[in-house]
Amino acid sequence: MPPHSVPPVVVGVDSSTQSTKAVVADITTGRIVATGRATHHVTGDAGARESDPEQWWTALCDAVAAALKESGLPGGAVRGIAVAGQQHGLVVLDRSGRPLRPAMLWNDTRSAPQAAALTEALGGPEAWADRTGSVPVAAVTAAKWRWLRENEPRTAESAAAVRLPHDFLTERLTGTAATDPGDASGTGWYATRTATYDPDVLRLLDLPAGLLPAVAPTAGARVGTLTRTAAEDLGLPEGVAVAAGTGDNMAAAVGLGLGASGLLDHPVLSLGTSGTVYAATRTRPVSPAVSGFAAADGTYLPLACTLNCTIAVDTIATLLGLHRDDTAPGGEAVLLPYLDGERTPDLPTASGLLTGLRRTTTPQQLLGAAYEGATVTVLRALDTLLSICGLDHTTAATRPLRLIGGGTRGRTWVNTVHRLSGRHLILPSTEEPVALGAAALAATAATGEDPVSLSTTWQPPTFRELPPMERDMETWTRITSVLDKATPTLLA
Ligand SMILES: Nc1ncnc2c1ncn2[C@@H]1O[C@H](COP(=O)(O)OP(=O)(O)O)[C@@H](O)[C@H]1O
Ligand SMILES: O=C(CO)[C@@H](O)[C@H](O)COP(=O)(O)O
Repeated sequence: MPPHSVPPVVVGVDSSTQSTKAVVADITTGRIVATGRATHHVTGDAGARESDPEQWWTALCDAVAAALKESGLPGGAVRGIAVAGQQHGLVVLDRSGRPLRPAMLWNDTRSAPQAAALTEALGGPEAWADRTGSVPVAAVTAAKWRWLRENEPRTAESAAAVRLPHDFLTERLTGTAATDPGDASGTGWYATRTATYDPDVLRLLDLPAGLLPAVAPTAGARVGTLTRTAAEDLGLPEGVAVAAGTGDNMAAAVGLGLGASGLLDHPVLSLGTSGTVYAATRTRPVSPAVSGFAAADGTYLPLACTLNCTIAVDTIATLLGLHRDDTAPGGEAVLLPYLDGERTPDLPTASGLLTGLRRTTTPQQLLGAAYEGATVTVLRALDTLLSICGLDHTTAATRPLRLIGGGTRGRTWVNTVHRLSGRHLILPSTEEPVALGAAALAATAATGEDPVSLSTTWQPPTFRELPPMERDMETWTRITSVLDKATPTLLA
């Protein structure tokens, strides 16, 4: 193909907990031309969850190479690249940019005592929410840094750089240390009130600001171009524009066009390793009950996240020897699948809880009860989030809920969310909203266009819609009342 007829494309990367996905998208229409995928590993037990950042880099290179190969396009067609990554992970590097230890991930709960101590040290939950937008929980990077300082002081002392997962990968691409406000707002040391690193928090953490990357003004800002080494590793030309990138949830919001005025306050539920609910707002969220994150584009992304979603339910299916869709509604059985502790509600040392068993209870009902327990947990967080955003239930109920993430491939997930929310559900046609959002950020870095307007014009058609239905309040009440009664035990 002669060079002038090669359509310009961008590459968007989603480096999330279990795998890396890359899309090659047409820079003008946002049409996904090809996708590539590579897995990476999470290790650890007893609250530990770690991954090797070098594996993320290898997976990124493999996923991009696979997507390019599928596209049939030469590397020279690529104009920009951006990475969206799992939030909160703590990456500590030596002077040459090599990881000093595996990254501690967002779902590593060993840092729960450090989170509680930090919350107290700076005036309690309200003070933290007012300052940084969020209250430290085990997930937050600040708690992980403090854990490292207390448990592996020599590693913390020798750290030459501290990064989030997506910053680490962006730096591998460009050689430049940069992050964005969205992912930075999940660290605990970035204040949404001032849109800067918070010097008081850094002092409290004994974390020198010089170890941190510069914060780009937006996730679509061009922070550099591909270095020669990165270009060789990826099979792309040197000089391709690289955007700051962002956290995976912020990128999905871009991919779904959420910052556009017509979609402000429209909620999203993501069914992945984590269950997340969020909505794009123009008002800075200040409530201890949600994570008041910054979005990719200067708006905000109040969010709540559960630790036990698709993997927890798949684990119960495996225990029962059932296929994940061989289920029935739980009946009297209630199963709270808090296998890895829980983040929302904040029960970091909780374990799974099963009650309401009868002689007649079937394995299919038990699996159905696990779906219901995970779904009610995340939907309850959604109700809280919407009321904090000033959307009473009546107004909120009229807004459709966008459902994304790997779980949407399973009919039981979709049916359970529909039955227990009663909401009008929209399943976007793109299977990769995070990578598509990253591609819009890449296009911004390459062209200077606004990523949200861009992704709004790129919008893929709706894949499937389910109309509102009567909410299954009987199941809802049974599960929430078990959760409320069990909370003191689950806290212990
Ligand atoms: N056909 C399916 N039915 C139900 N769940 C599925 C299906 N395919 C994948 N999943 C779920 O999707 C999850 C991965 O979702 P994904 O959003 O990619 O996760 P993450 O972003 O956390 O890496 C897996 O844990 C798996 O349980
Ligand atoms: O911690 C959060 C949000 O605050 C998680 O949503 C992570 O960002 C991981 O996402 P997935 O890998 O589950 O998509």
